[in-house]
Amino acid sequence: MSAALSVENLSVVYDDFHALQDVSIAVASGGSFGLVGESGSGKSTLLRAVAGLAPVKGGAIRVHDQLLQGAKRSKAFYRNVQMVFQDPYGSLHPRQTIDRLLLEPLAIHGIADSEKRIARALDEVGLGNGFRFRYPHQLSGGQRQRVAIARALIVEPSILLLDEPTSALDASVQAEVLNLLEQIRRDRKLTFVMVSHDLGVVTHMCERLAVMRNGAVVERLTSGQLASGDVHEDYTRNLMIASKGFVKARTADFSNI
Ligand SMILES: Nc1ncnc2c1ncn2[C@@H]1O[C@H](COP(=O)(O)OP(=O)(O)OP(=O)(O)O)[C@@H](O)[C@H]1O
Repeated sequence: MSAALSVENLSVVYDDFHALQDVSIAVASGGSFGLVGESGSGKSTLLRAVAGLAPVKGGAIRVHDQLLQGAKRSKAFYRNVQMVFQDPYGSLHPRQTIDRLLLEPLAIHGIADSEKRIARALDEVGLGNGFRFRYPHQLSGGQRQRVAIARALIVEPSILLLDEPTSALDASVQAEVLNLLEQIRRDRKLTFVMVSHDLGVVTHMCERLAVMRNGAVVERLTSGQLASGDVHEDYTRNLMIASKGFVKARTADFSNI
């Protein structure tokens, strides 16, 4: 399978601080890739660099074999690569109805058929048309994150960058949203790159993962290796011990996470 996303020897520097140094990852088309590591290890920076939101100092990023230079991104790129953030409050304008919030990306990309697309997007994330004229504050946290997902999907991307998409949600709501994301990935044959501090979530959602520390990748694993404890780095073992969700996932049926 060809790579949907490949990052080669990427470096990101904020002022004098090296947030990423020589990071390389490859994500197969239709694959799901997880980024784990302690706080500050550079997980979000890597997603943001792919999205053109971080100061890239060196290395290469390719999306479907197309080389992205610096922070310049075409409109087609933004349609193809969408990001979902941890906090839907921050990404959904509080004074806009759900209808407006879903219309905006369609308008930006000049996509017609908005009525049909908005109805389909709301349906796909498990929210009916009744939500169209509500405001974000009239929704629960899980419903808001469903809107953020609908907003990303409505322009029909091929890659979703997910930055802790469920960590602000209660455990039961988190499970619903993760299952929804997984179903959408399969139905739409999407490629996922997901950041999570919860190794249980990553094991459940991702086939492969990179373990990050101090802006570098220190270990690459399949989720099977992680689940069976087949890891080489003490650092990774410590992350396993620190991640409550992971302990839960290893002792529970993954379909119930
Ligand atoms: N805009 C910025 N300006 C300066 N430094 C930054 C900026 N964004 C991130 N950093 C620094 O880069 C490092 C990596 O941050 P990043 O957010 O990528 O870590 P993370 O692994 O996603 O952490 P967390 O799990 O806490 O979100 C941190 O030391 C952070 O302070």
